[in-house]
Amino acid sequence: MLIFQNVEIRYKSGNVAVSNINFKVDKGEFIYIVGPSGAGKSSLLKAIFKEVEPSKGEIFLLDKNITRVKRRQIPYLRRQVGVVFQDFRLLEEKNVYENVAFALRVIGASRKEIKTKVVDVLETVGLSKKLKRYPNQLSGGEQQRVALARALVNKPELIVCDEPTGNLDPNTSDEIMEILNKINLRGTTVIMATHAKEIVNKYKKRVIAVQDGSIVRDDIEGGYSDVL
Ligand SMILES: Nc1ncnc2c1ncn2[C@@H]1O[C@H](COP(=O)(O)OP(=O)(O)OP(=O)(O)O)[C@@H](O)[C@H]1O
Repeated sequence: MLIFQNVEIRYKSGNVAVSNINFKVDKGEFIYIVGPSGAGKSSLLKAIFKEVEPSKGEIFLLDKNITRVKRRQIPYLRRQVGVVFQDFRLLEEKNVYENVAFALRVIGASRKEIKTKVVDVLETVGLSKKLKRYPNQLSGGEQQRVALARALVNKPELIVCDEPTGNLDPNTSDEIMEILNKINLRGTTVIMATHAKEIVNKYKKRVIAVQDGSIVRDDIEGGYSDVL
């Protein structure tokens, strides 16, 4: 469902974040991208939802070469990929329901469809009782669950998470991992960049390790290697 072929990402500054990146992700996989700060993890993820463009190589998502996608098609592509960040990025002036509904409103869903889908996804992340709360009335873990709900409400094939537990304590991180596992078991592919050694070693998945802009390891059910 996702293929990186000889991908290089060079920023305008001339900085080459990653080069010669090759990997393939099958539908339904759960993959960690690990590596030290500055290794290129975020850059790889950003290329999937086209926040950055590869300077070399090709990326295929769901059989489509997204390196060739026109700018006006990007919003459509982004509907197929849910994205979650370390810092939640919720709309502070909107409540939980509205934060999630917003993702559907912008694509013109009907009020009825929005209600059904938002209620359903908030149930999945365990926030059915907090629909009217504003982000500043929620814990960090709850805010991240809202962000997850927002990323999932369009039922994307793939969810990309950049350090989703980076601002959370271990127990709350476990709750987020349980949700990610649950949605993965339902068929959504998950790619997650993380520094969290405990998580990578506890919930064993495929691990792609990146160092200095290159893939140095790609292990099925790998742990967090001591060299990273
Ligand atoms: N917008 C940018 N312009 C120039 N260089 C950038 C930009 N964004 C990232 N870089 C550089 O690209 C390299 C990879 O950065 P990236 O953010 O992808 O690493 P990372 O592994 O996600 O790091 P971290 O774990 O700290 O988030 C670094 O050298 C970084 O300084």
